[in-house]
Amino acid sequence: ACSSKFVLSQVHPMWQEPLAIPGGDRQSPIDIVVRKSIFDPQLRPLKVQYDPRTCQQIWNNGYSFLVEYDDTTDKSTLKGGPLEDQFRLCQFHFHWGENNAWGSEHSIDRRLYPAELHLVHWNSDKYSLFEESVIEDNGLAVIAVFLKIGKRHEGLQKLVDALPAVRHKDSVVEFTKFDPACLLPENIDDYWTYAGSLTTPPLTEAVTWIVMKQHIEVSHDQLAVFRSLLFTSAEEQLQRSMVNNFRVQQALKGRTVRSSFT
Ligand SMILES: Oc1ccc(S)c(O)c1
Ligand SMILES: [Zn+2]
Repeated sequence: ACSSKFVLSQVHPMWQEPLAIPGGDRQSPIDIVVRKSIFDPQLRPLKVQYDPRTCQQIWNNGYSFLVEYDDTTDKSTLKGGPLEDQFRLCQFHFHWGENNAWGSEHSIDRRLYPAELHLVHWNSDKYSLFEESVIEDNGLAVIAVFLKIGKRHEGLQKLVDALPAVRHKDSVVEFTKFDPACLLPENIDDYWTYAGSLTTPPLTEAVTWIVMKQHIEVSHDQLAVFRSLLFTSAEEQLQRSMVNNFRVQQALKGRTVRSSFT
């Protein structure tokens, strides 16, 4: 698993920004202004190869719930697109709101979605562990997919049914044979890409973001189960609903957002 060993050095309450942010000139998330993005014909199609047998567990880490994959071999990989190297899938998680009006971290021309999926991969050509890659500027590649309220997502339901078992922070449940490719939109050739950061601590500027143009649909009831999770552990007196676990948007600071499509 790529993040259970990854102890956050300074755990700040998620939504109170830490004082010192590493570098600070390529932070995430951002608003993507479509008319200012630059078409790059050299961007290649993404090559996604996920093996459902590498799926291991779901962990409520107090920020989101992570579906964690065995990243000790190159069985579930991402390459192509803007990437020079091969990246290994280590986990995916989501960010969502308390209602359907907001919840995503990125926005497209200021349009927010009710939730956003992040598929997190680390550069296994250059580094040997997730923990090493998370502090390097070419260490991570994250595919972001927007969620829209609509028809029920059949593939997501197996995950939704497992969530009550990880209601509290620090709970873990075995979760196997889940193919994350079912959460990708049909078209993964149209995306925006830019250099950014993690949106949760340690906020390191290690991420090549790949933001899908096409969203996926989930039902209102499926997203409602996300909101039944808690930020707090079972022992805590005051239980707090896990909602609005998105970071405030950050300044572009002169960065270019490229598009793979015109
Ligand atoms: O490893 C990661 C953790 C959290 C987030 S938001 C990432 O994009 C990567
Ligand atoms: Zn995220």
